[in-house]
Amino acid sequence: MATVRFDPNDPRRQLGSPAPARPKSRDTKDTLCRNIAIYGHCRYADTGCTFNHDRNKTSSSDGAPKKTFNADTPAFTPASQQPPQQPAKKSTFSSQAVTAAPFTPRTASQKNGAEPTKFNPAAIKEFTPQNYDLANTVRLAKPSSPTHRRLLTTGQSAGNAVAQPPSGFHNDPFTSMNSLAQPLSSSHIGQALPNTAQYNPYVGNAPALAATPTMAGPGAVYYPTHTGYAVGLVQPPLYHLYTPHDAHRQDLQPWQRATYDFFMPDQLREELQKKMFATQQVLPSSTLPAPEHWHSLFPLDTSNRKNASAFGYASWMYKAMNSRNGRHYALRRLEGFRLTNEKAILDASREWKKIKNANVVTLHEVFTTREFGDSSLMFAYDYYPLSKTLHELHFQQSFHRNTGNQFQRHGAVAESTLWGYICQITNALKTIHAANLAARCLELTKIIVTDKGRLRLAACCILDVVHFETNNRPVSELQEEDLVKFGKVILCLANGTPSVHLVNSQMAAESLSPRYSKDLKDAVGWLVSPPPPGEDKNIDGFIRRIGAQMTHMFDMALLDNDEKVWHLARELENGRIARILMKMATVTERGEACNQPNWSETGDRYTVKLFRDYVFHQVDADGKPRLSMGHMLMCLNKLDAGIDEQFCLTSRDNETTFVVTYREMRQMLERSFNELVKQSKHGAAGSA
Ligand SMILES: Nc1ncnc2c1ncn2[C@@H]1O[C@H](COP(=O)(O)OP(=O)(O)OP(=O)(O)O)[C@@H](O)[C@H]1O
Repeated sequence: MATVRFDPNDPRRQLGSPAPARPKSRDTKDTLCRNIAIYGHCRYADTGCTFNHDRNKTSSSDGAPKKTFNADTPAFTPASQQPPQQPAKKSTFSSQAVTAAPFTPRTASQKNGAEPTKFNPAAIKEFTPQNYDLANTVRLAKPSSPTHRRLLTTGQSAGNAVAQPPSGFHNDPFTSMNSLAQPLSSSHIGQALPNTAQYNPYVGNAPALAATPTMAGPGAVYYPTHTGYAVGLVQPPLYHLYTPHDAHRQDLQPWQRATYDFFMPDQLREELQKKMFATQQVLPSSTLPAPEHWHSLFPLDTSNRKNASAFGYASWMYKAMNSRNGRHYALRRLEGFRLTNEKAILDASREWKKIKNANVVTLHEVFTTREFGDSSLMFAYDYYPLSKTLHELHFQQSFHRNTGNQFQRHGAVAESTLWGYICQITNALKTIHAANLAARCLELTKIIVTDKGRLRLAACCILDVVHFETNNRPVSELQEEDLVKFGKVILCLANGTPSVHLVNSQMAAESLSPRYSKDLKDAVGWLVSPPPPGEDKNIDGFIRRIGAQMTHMFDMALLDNDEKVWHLARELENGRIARILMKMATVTERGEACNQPNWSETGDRYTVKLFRDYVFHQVDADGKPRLSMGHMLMCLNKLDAGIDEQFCLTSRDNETTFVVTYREMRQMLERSFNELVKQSKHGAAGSA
């Protein structure tokens, strides 16, 4: 084997060599031009392209000897070519097959017999739940880092102030500590699903998918409906196939890295992917209207029950895309609302749009529409994928998928969680009251949980618009009422009682004492009681009472933030690698470019291709693939840094070896990519 020192300026260096050895007798005029195979025509047919441009004239048809398969074998083109005549094959069926029932494909039987089931948009249930269970994810997930563990066990770290609710309150099989130790798998995701025949984005079995013919993943809108298929089946990403846990930390030296050191934690990645998937979901053949500049409406309600208790009008939630900026929003529709005074919308929404608080869902727009067949009032809020109301999270019926048992989950919540909720609602009310507004709609069904333990008030402004003309109560009174409603929400969660069953708040507050700390009982008691004589009851007074818990919550939030920034910093590295990979993929195997038929196989590009082989296509001594992600990441990082370390590249025919440095390799890649940039019309945005 000859070894040559690679010198890009060597005049003797023949551009394009060494290419894979080709048979001397090779005659390109017999080989079907790739452009014909791929595009149907070749622009260079009349200007020097030496390949065959006649589909009917191939080397096999004119009796030329058959070539062995090599890199120049023309692309496979199934469309227009007749299959060659095969000699009749001996049947391999056993004698038993004679008595077997004839196979009838489903679509065929539909044609011959009964009418095929036609897709009927009228039969679509308008309301389709999104039922990813945040609570279960939290319980099933393994704490991934000490900081994370600390976040999960806030109750314990709060010391004496913490008291767990009695065990009898939790008859939910998911809440056993064993489940905490189990890794998250697809079956767990399945278990976390409630029993609903409607929408279920993470369902794992085909029949259940087929039962949701109207739901679709992000791409479904691009595919026409087809009666042969269940339309737009949901195909969630295969989160569980990615298992980066390949080594134990203890087995590694301090300077060594495992694959998962380079990527964000599994649980975080999976949650983000699920949220993206939910955000992009569409309803193909939807009958929902597209009011004004809103389109792709997708129902978020989990039941089709009309409920007017919160606002006096039945309300429905949709995810929708704003065609002005391409972003997703949550639209709340009040059915049958007739606007009599336009000032109601203008005055109320002006103030609410200014409220920016981490625990309030921001309002963006209020408008009326007749697109739903009635006069509806619409509120556009920020959209938080896969969020659940406090009521859904802590009270709704769930379904155990493996055992088939229905069970009621009781709403008794751990004290640490309750303090988290209290601090966040306090934070929201502080901003709202400071702006001389009142939240008014403080209910379990109107507070959403958008992440683990993360609350947001989701229906602000609505009652201000609806009661604009009839409300003559001063804001201070409404703000005081906010505090009472706040106390009732916490009482419902602490006692496991839905709000309709909470009759006497003060008695309920008293009953907290054996199960929860005195601090909690006092705080909630203060909220639901009338103001003490001579004292104003306002949110500032409440903040003074719970100062210790607020600082603890603040500390937790900072720790959480530190962890997220750390993960973000790791992803920065991956961004660099992704960019260099894209450049390599753009250059290699490109075939014709820059007016050269074999551009990607010659010059710098050929060396880039060998480098690609060196990084990704290595084999061990037995010829088996060597799939060391560490090797790949190391090579790409060195290439990106352009260091002076030397390494060997061997041609595929093992005839030639180059000794190159990563710096030279990087220059070659840059040169090749820049050639393409020059040729392209618009350049490559963001490729630097
Ligand atoms: N801003 C938002 N972003 C994403 N989802 C939201 C948002 N606001 C509400 N949701 C979701 O929409 C669904 C329906 O909300 P809604 O407030 O109508 O609750 P509900 O339980 O149906 O109450 P009601 O019985 O009063 O209609 C809930 O699952 C909730 O999590």
